[in-house]
Amino acid sequence: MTDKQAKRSKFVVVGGGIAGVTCTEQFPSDQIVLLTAAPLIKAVTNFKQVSKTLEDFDVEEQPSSILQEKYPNVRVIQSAVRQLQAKEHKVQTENGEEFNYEKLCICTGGRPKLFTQDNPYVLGIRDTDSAQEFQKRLSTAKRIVVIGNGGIALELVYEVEGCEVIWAVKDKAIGNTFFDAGAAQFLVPSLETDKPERAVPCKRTRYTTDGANALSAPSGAFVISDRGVQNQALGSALGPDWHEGIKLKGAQEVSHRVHVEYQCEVQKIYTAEDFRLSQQRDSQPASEMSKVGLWPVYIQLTNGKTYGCDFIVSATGVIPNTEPFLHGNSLAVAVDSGLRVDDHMQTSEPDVYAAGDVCTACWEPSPMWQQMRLWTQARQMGWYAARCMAADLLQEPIELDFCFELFSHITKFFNYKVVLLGKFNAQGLGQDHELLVRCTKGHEYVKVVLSQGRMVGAVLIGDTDLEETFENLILNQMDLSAYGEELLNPNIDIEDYFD
Ligand SMILES: Cc1cc2nc3c(=O)[nH]c(=O)nc-3n(C[C@H](O)[C@H](O)[C@H](O)COP(=O)(O)OP(=O)(O)OC[C@H]3O[C@@H](n4cnc5c(N)ncnc54)[C@H](O)[C@@H]3O)c2cc1C
Ligand SMILES: NC(=O)C1=CN([C@@H]2O[C@H](COP(=O)(O)OP(=O)(O)OC[C@H]3O[C@@H](n4cnc5c(N)ncnc54)[C@H](OP(=O)(O)O)[C@@H]3O)[C@@H](O)[C@H]2O)C=CC1
Repeated sequence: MTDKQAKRSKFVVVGGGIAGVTCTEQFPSDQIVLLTAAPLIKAVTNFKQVSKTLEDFDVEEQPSSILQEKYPNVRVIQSAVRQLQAKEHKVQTENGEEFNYEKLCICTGGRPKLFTQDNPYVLGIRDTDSAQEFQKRLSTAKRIVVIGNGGIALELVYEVEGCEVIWAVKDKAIGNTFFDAGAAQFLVPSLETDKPERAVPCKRTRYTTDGANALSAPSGAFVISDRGVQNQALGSALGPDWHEGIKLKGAQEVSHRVHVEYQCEVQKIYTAEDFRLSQQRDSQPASEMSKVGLWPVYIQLTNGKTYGCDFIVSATGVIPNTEPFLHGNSLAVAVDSGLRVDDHMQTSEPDVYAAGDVCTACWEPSPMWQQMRLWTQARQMGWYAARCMAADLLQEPIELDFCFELFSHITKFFNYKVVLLGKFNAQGLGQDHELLVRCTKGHEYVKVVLSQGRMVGAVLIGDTDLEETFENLILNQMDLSAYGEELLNPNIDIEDYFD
């Protein structure tokens, strides 16, 4: 293809997830092209600024036509980017089109970082298709094994019903990416009781990629099939209520049946036949959990235990989708494989920006902020990247946005509202901190992290109503030494106290 045929656009954004769509929406008066591999895009709806930094919103999967109707200056091309030629300011797509840009933003998200590749019994969950495959396999399953101790594992073990779940975690407590052992202890009983009936079913419109919109299988993604994890069209990551629209029910008549194996990892995975042979060779009697012939796959853990199961979920994190962009360019990559970005969301290539799960924030962060690959940060980064692209084009100064001052995240685990603020797990503080905890079983768990008498982080589980006050205390760095444990005294209305 010659340069003549290349289309010109001031701004080009790659990726139709939250980061890419939010970035695109910020240019209401410029021609902008959004290139995306998946037929559906992800848009933020019902955005609410809950407090200075806490935000709450819904995420809707939509056909790209909705975005184009709302923003007539936006052109969405459904085709994966195949190559970036940063020096020439040009991207090529799988369908053979070329686009010249003045400023480019890469928002290609991530994919599951599976603990093993190419095993048809090991699934990752990322997008709608992989979630549907999981649901299909679960519907006939009697036992599954979940590996990993972060967000997806926490959601799955609680949501799955009608199927025994063996949950293998590396740590001494559950949920290590979000909680400490105290919070884990507060949450564990929820796994041992039946789930409450869901009060309000999810009413959000859901679109499918069946029929006319069928995936055109460009590059780069995980979809699970009988032949294992396949490289296929990559959809955007799922979000907060992804499990509400689908029935996560196995083949048995039980609510929860979760067994946690602590402090262990995966030693080996056997097919049914390999396992039978290994048992014969070692002439070992199989335990009740690993009866030969009962299961299609067997997993041996580093604690010596072996479980037979229908399939295994690898909920072991995310790896950024940098693939088509690195070749032939000088894009610096961080240790976690994300594209390194500075405080203007700019990569090491001029005029190339990145936002969301694909990037790694490499500026000197505020003492209360850290990157986590979350929906909120994808939105904030996409929004801020757009502002930086526009300001840089006009050579106008721009300051790092306030949202990067304080880490804040609202979510739900085990049907409890969860708010995380600042250095909620005393990240990077070493011994230089003290913790205050208030816990009422089944009701709330409140943990405050103090450093030199000042609040630097908090974990709030349940309807504590403390988020705004604590956010202010973290932001204003007031010396709280004089208050001691009174800070969490339930008989004091702390809101009035600090007004
Ligand atoms: C199961 C699950 C539950 C989650 N729950 C929560 C939650 O409760 N709260 C929360 O804050 N976060 C949650 N997350 C994390 C959150 O979904 C992600 O952090 C966020 O969606 C990342 O957005 P993104 O736009 O950076 O990437 P993505 O959503 O992954 O979007 C990437 C986009 O890039 C496109 N793309 C990829 N490669 C190419 C290419 N070569 N060319 C063109 N387009 C390409 C894809 O099609 C896609 O549209 C969850 C994630 C998962 C998997
Ligand atoms: N409600 C929410 O906010 C939710 C957010 N998410 C987000 O979606 C993304 C994907 O979720 P998820 O996959 O759970 O990723 P997370 O990063 O949340 O957690 C990954 C977990 O897997 C562990 N792990 C990594 N490698 C191995 C291995 N080889 N063997 C055993 N354990 C391993 C990690 O331990 P270690 O940390 O020690 O490496 C960590 O406990 C994340 O960005 C997450 O934040 C997902 C669901 C819900």
